[in-house]
Amino acid sequence: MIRLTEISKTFQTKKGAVKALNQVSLHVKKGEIFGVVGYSGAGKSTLIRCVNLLERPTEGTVVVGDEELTALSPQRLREARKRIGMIFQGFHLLKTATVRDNIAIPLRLAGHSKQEVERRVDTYLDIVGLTERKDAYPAQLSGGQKQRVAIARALSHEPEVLLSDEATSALDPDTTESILQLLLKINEELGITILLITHEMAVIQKVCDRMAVMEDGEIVEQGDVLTIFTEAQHPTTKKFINSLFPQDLPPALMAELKDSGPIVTLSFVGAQSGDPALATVAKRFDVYPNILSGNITQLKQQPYGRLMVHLKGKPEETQRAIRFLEEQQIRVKGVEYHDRRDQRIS
Ligand SMILES: Nc1ncnc2c1ncn2[C@@H]1O[C@H](COP(=O)(O)OP(=O)(O)OP(=O)(O)O)[C@@H](O)[C@H]1O
Repeated sequence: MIRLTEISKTFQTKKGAVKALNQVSLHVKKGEIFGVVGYSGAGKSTLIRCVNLLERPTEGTVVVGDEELTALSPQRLREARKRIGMIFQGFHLLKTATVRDNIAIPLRLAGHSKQEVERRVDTYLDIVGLTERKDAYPAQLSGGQKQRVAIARALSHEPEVLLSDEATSALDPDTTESILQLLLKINEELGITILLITHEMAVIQKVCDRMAVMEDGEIVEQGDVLTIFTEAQHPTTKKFINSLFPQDLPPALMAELKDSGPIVTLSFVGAQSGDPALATVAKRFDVYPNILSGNITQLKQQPYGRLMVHLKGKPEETQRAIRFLEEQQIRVKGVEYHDRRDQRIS
């Protein structure tokens, strides 16, 4: 649905050239929610703005649907952009217009008839749950409600693709959750393909099918969310995932525990749970498992859990216990630690 091929973007500034994107290739399939995560300055905004050519890449091609946007005339590009909606962190609403007019004015400017404008305003305000606030002005709305108006406005042009540029970054956790649920509903019920960028791994975890990690203008890793969660390769990806599973144990305690057996992380997916398997380990082997930290989190498709466990016992017994856990389809990894700051899972 969206295919970026080897796009680069260089900004010329007074201080010289800034390469914001370097040979980035990305394919977002029809009907999926694809998330791009990265720290500030990684190039995420530039990347998403290249999809509808708000920024024109210096090199490379952008295809949306079956059209190569980078090859279109200005007139055809204007037409093609109607099929790409966009929402922003800052909402971008007209302050002096009501909720209704924020949606209706762009529709009128696009040449739709009065009845069609009415129909679309009603339909999309209903979808975002704001029918009751039709006559309110943006200043009378909460942040979450403003974002809902912006979403209704984007949807009212009946796009095939929705681009979300940090749409939940200015919102509190509960409001973020409700906007993410709305994005899921839009994706499922209207079949709209969504590409979102965020600096929060929790956003990716909750709604995305596939994801990419950006750093210094490049994609350093991409794949389906579950595979990235279980098999992250790049250090930056690991950092993002570890942010969801804090494991800040004092190094002195880690060192002490290691003397009496390995510290491992157990990852499990779906209905599996680490707990019954650990109870079996305690019964079947001469090993005492002690859960040091843990968290189960809901990915879009299924739950995913990670426990950090100390397996107290003799090496032969702990090795047998680890083999048993692996036979239960639980991924077992040793924990590497150096000092408090870069204590990381290997
Ligand atoms: N219009 C511009 N002119 C010059 N440099 C720019 C411009 N836009 C972005 N950059 C630079 O390109 C790099 C990538 O910026 P970009 O905003 O795409 O990153 P980001 O990952 O979205 O970060 P943030 O979340 O902080 O916006 C940065 O070094 C930034 O300073």
